[in-house]
Amino acid sequence: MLYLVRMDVKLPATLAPAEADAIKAREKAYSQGLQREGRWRHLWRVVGEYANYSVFDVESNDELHTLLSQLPLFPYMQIQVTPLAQHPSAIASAITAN
Ligand SMILES: O=C(O)CC1=CCC(=O)O1
Repeated sequence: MLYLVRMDVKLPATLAPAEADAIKAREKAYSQGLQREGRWRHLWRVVGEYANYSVFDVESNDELHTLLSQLPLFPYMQIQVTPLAQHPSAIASAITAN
């Protein structure tokens, strides 16, 4: 199942820069692991914002929730999830649904 996910990151001003850098490093390692597994298919920066659009390919809502809630930046994110279905007019896609 494919999901479009928007993540808006809001780090508190009170968070020490070294702690913020450590969380971002853990986030990068975690996300790159999921990308290598093929479960995090796309990761795009939103121009001009500390936000991203991502496409996940997972088995269920529960799997996506578990995966998202384990993001190191999860406590500092607003997350919006949109489940995706096949469009009947699509002739090709950069991503292939199962
Ligand atoms: O910077 C972001 O948009 C948050 C994020 C998600 C994966 C990652 O490495 O950073």
